[in-house]
Amino acid sequence: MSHHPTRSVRGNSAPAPIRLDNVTLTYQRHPAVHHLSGCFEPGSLTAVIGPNGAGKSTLIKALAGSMVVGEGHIDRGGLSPRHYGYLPQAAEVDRSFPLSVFDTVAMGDWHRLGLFGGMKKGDVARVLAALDDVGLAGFEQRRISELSAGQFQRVLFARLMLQDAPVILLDEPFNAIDERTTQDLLQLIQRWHGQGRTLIAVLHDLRQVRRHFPQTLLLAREPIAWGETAWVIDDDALSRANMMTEHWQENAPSCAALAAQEPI
Ligand SMILES: Nc1ncnc2c1ncn2[C@@H]1O[C@H](COP(=O)(O)OP(=O)(O)OP(=O)(O)O)[C@@H](O)[C@H]1O
Repeated sequence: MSHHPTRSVRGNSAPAPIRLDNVTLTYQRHPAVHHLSGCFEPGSLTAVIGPNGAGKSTLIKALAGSMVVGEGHIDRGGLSPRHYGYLPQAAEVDRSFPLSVFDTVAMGDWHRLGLFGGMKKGDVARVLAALDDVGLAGFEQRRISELSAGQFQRVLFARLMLQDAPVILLDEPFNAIDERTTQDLLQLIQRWHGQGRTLIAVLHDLRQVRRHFPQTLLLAREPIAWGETAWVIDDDALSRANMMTEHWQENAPSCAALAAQEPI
């Protein structure tokens, strides 16, 4: 049996909600995300916001499957983590590798091509079309180490297009990115949303969130609010979120440790 994903789950819309049931995520037993329950509807477009250290990246990593869920459960709506497209924070991406723009984008499709599979004419055309879509036609042979931050982010978005995932996770995609690139990539996000994909993005610019993201999860280690953006982003919720992280306990015990101490 082939381990390659089938077309039915690769492209297009997400089949079912992503459900989080009392999810707690810890580093060395210290919780970074605490008791998070809720659901990302298929085809929804959600911003994850909150103060520094609120656990936003940690949540995205857990959804992407690159972090173990300590307590609680994530139901990925019938998909496995490899069907999730994941764009980590720029600081976590190593681009000192001597890779070309073309190869970097083509790597988005490695599940289908296989690591040593040859590319057919149609595969090459898909890479070129994705590069054209992100405004980088003609950049195919450039080394990724030679690109500006904005150009490199466009390359990573083109790679996500090749991956054709029904769920896309973006961790601060516009951090240190110029305005023109941000606007172009926001348009791509809208297009992916229109195609029925589920999108979850960590963002800091609240104006951007209000304009482009219908749903918002406000996180401060614990969920403060999750729902329609206009309802979530209000002054009261934001100041509660700030207070939560001001009272941050770096050495707070994990839930399991607390439960073990409680008398029955
Ligand atoms: N690899 C790690 N090992 C130990 N602790 C970590 C690790 N990564 C993050 N943390 C801690 O977990 C908490 C949540 O971090 P996380 O990066 O998820 O927050 P964030 O909301 O994405 O913050 P920011 O907006 O600053 O990027 C922080 O207290 C952080 O110090």
